[in-house]
Amino acid sequence: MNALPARDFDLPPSQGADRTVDLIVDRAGKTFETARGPVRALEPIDLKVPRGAFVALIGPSGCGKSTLLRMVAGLEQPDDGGAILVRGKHPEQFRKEGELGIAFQDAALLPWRSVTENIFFPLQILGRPVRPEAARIQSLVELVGLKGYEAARPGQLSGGMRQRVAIARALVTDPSVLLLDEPFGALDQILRRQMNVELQRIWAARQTTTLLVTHGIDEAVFLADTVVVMQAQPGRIAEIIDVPFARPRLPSLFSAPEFHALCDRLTVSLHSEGGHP
Ligand SMILES: Nc1ncnc2c1ncn2[C@@H]1O[C@H](COP(=O)(O)OP(=O)(O)OP(=O)(O)O)[C@@H](O)[C@H]1O
Repeated sequence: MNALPARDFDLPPSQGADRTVDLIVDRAGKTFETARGPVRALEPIDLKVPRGAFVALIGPSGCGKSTLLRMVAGLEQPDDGGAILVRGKHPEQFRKEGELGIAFQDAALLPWRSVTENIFFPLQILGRPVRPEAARIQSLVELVGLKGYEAARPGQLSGGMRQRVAIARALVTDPSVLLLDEPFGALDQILRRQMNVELQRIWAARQTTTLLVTHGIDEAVFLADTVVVMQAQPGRIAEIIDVPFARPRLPSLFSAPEFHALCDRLTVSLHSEGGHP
């Protein structure tokens, strides 16, 4: 993956169909019109994400991480002159075809539905039959470690369990691209690390191209192949750092000196222009 200066990044028309690149962000910036005038959320940025990659976006509050994710999901449009292609398709089309899995910070489960019913909800939204998918839905329940809780309501689950339901729900349409916006932000450190290990397992089992927004430097380094460091005012990409650690990454990595060295390196990058993760 690489970030190129906008001027050097001329996208040939055929590139969207390149099977090795899942996501192309081409000079995509975002300005919001507000009552108090325009808010420049994101400078035009370029980004390419290869198929199956795990990419973490990290940066201070307000640097445009969620805006970028929402543009990739087709929930916001880039400003004129910018474009985003997911597997060669417009993001909105891609999402409507069920190819995009999305899990955001507040798991936003439907409280009156059971775990299983929450997980298969996106299939119903897409108008797809649920019954033929029963075995696959059950395997998702097991993948996220919730066997035995199929009938439980969200109110009966811990925060970590609710997040796991949200991740299973994001995977139920068998998406080729997964967008996670601070999915573990509300969890304590111990649970968060458990969820990091679990997410790596889920990602490894499915090789779903994943974009994770996080404030956790250690979370980014543990999970990602590549960390995109962003800066605010205006929101932009400051640096792209590859993570060299072999997979599967074990929990012991969290205490390895080379892990801490890379976290320190990221901290310097984050703070180099006054940002706070
Ligand atoms: N719908 C909107 N209308 C107006 N301004 C917006 C809107 N959405 C985001 N912004 C502004 O755009 C900027 C980037 O916001 P964004 O939520 O993408 O940042 P972020 O990096 O995800 O922040 P955080 O880490 O706090 O979640 C902020 O200045 C924010 O106030």
